[in-house]
Amino acid sequence: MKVTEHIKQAKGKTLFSFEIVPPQKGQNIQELYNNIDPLMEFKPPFIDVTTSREENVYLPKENGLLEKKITRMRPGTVGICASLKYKYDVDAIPHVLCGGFTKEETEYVLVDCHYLGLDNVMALRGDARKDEAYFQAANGGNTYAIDLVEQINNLNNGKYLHDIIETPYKSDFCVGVAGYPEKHLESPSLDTDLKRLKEKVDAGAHYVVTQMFFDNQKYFKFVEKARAIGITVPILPGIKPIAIQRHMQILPQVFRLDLPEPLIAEVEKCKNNKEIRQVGIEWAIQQSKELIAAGVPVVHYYSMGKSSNIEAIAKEVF
Ligand SMILES: NC(=O)C1=CN([C@@H]2O[C@H](COP(=O)(O)OP(=O)(O)OC[C@H]3O[C@@H](n4cnc5c(N)ncnc54)[C@H](O)[C@@H]3O)[C@@H](O)[C@H]2O)C=CC1
Ligand SMILES: Nc1nc(=O)c2c([nH]1)NC[C@@H]1CN(c3ccc(C(=O)N[C@@H](CCC(=O)O)C(=O)O)cc3)CN21
Repeated sequence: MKVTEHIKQAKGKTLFSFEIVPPQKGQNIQELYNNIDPLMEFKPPFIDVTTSREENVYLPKENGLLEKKITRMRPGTVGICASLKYKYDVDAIPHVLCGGFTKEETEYVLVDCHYLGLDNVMALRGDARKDEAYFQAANGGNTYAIDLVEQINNLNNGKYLHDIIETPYKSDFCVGVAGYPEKHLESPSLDTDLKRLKEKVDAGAHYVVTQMFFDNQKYFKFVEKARAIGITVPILPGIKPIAIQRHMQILPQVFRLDLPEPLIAEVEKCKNNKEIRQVGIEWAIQQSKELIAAGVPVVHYYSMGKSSNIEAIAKEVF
């Protein structure tokens, strides 16, 4: 079922959802299920599965030097979605990226999703590759998320690439896009970024999931501004609990967001990562409670690995 239908059916009750990262290739998929199992008790109507970009690996050569190769270390997004759908009877949402894919390859991914009966896709540009200073589209690939939204919309209208095929057997994907309460790092201003978001919605996106934020006021103001410029689709808040000391530096650095002073003060009192993980849980519980009281349609958790903290949060708020 579509995310928008889940929201309608919930009749104002806030839903619980989360996203997971495919394991590194060669790892056991069971570990992923072990992390998902405890979260199913909170009845997520949908689970997102991220798509990771390709990265450099260095292979030893016979002469002792290293050879650089580029490979995708976490493939399997669509396969995992199919597996989750049939294993848990949940809607699984693949993240479809511009970066690293030609439009042809993207079309094949979308055709797979259509055949598998996946009703939703999240349309994202993707980050720059780790070895690149800025984002570059693949040769023959989509440049911005809006191009991808348009490609998906074309399939929804029965139009495939090159206009070779027009068919009455249309897909009907519900499309999610990303929004940034503290603006995207490459955007010159929040207002400009909001204009870009409006364009994505006008191009056919059905809902928005936000970048993580740690101060709810940022989200509330963002939604207000979005509504003021005519964005009417649901805007789902994304929450990531702080779990380790390194997050205090890496999250502002990677995602260009601010951490609130009281959160910093709480973390500074901690003696180890175990205590920091607990502070992260408590902060996320407070954030979630306030968001639910404000009537948000869904709280979406970024569970990028071990899920015990998401479980602890969900126990308190769902
Ligand atoms: N839910 C999720 O998984 C989320 C993922 N992300 C990640 O954030 C990254 C960025 O992706 P998106 O937001 O989908 O990209 P996007 O294509 O919507 O925007 C990327 C940047 O380009 C700018 N931009 C957009 N259209 C433009 C145009 N026509 N001319 C000039 N500038 C333009 C935007 O303002 C923004 O700074 C991705 O890596 C995505 O994976 C971010 C938030 C949430
Ligand atoms: N720009 C961007 N790219 C993404 O891929 C992305 C977003 N934003 N926002 C929404 C979700 C959330 N994502 C993530 C990805 C990684 C961590 C994270 O904490 N990763 C490491 C630390 C970072 C590192 O070592 O590079 C961790 O400790 O789990 C959190 C959320 C992925 N998604």
